Amino acid sequence: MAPQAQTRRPNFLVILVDDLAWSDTGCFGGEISTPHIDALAQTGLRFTDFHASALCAPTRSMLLTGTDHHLTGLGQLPEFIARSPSHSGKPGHEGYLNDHVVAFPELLRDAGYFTTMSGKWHLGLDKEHSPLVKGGFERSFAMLRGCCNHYAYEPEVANKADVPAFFSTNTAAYHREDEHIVTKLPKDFYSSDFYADKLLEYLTGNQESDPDRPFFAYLPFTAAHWPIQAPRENMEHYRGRYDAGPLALRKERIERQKKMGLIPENVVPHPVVAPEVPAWDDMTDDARARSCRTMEAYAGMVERMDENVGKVVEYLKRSGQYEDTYIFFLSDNGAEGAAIEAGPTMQGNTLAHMQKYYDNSLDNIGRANSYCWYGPLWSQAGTAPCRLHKWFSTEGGIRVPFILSKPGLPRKQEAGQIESAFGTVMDLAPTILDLAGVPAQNGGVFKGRQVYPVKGVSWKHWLASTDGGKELKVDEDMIHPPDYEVGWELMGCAAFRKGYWKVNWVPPPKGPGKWQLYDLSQDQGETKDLAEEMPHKLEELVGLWDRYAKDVGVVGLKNELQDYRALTAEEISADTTWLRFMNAHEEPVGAAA
Ligand SMILES: O=[N+]([O-])c1ccc(OS(=O)(=O)O)cc1
Repeated sequence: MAPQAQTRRPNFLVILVDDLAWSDTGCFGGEISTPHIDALAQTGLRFTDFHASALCAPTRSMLLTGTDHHLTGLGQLPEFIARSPSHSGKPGHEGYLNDHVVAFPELLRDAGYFTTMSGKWHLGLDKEHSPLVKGGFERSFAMLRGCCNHYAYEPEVANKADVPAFFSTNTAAYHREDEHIVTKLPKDFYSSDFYADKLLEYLTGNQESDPDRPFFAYLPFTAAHWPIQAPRENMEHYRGRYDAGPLALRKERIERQKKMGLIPENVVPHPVVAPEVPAWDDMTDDARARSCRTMEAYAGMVERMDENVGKVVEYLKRSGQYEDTYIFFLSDNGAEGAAIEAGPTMQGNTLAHMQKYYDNSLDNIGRANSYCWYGPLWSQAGTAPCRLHKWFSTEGGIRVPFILSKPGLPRKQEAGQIESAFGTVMDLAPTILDLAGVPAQNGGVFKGRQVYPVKGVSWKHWLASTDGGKELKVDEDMIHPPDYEVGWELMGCAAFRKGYWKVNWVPPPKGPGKWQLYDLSQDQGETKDLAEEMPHKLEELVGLWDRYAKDVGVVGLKNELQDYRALTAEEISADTTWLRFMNAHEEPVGAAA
């Protein structure tokens, strides 16, 4: 008798976008042209209550391990751990994936999957913390730091010691391919194009060598992180589109989201909070023009990223792998609202360095030798109706666009189905492992080391269920139970959610520096503080946050922001952690791209 054909195990593609706003893409109410992401939403499910952490590396660590970032080693951004005396050396604040967690691609690799990534890593600079060693990725091309110039451009500076720390860590395109530091990138390098092409090279290699081997692919774009840079042809599509300014864009997007059924008709949007920048109407014409041009470049950057999503999906279709591939699409945190010019990292000679070596004149914005960010006004057009943006554990910082796409999902009953079920980035690891039929490492000893249990939950059962595309009710067929509890803490901000109840701590100047209470089922904008009206509820949730903070090892909180400071030159040379971020090419030369 012929052996029974084994059911083919599914493939997985996780597309993570850096600092993408909630409402940038067409399918989430944006005006930016994103037909390929919109097509994923049409073939899958779009989520309106999906959450990450308020910052990049912490979210990435949660995604790959399924647990809270204070346990993974990314209790704080690596760059800030190095500068914060109260965080450095504390458990869970190593600045890389520590030994107490398992990145799930390693489990997939051990179970026979081809595992590969191309794009931003930000979970450790050294070989021992690399995607190959710590991430379980068989093939990887990894941008190691938090960001870099998207064209890999670096100005000629006579004396490297004159380069301010901010630029040393945030410009050099510092990559590792498998175990080797990359010393050469192609002349026409542009981040999104290159990362997608590299991923296709790895996937094609796998297909050619073993067509039946399933894959897990991770594509963490560095778009649309600052410096905001985009090819002219994409940027030109938005010429003049943003001249009415960020407040007009905000209104426009809110209206579109309502029409699309993404937010309730009666939602009360949180007001824009941006005390660190001048009001739009008070800005000079020149400053407004450059701000609008930066938003044009940002839109071009998102559009180009979408084209690359299209390229990867097209490859999957062409090679006959698309039907078997679960595609996850999400952002790592809320839109980037930092007015970086007002931040402590800009102290000293940083702004002067920028003026000397970069050209942020109107017609140069978006090019390789420009260095721009779009600030808290445009970002709050992107996060509306929610409160604030990246860095904050209010909904604007942690609610992210999320799409799960695969042809033939039982759960999906209608085109472009919108799901209001709550989920978090910690759910991806258990869900993907479950769908692959590979057991999660839920605590216990893994390869000789004690590891933390997974906090997220698998969606497998929920995805297989059908509810006719109905709106989920609070107590009906949710992924998580209605009183599910999750905590957040980063950068002096904190939050705890139990079902739709949420408490927030936002320090001054953007918040009151005391706990506030919200009912998210009625108030997505977090506008009506119920703390005084419902003291018992407040006390319950604050108590739960205290327990969470103790359980996961939160360091600091209320004075945390004051703890960060610019390092002196002497401290920089004495601090080896910070030095590692500074020194772009400290390792011997390896493979060149
Ligand atoms: O201060 N830094 O060096 C810094 C801050 C934020 C940042 O962006 S993130 O996406 O990595 O959070 C990168 C670098």
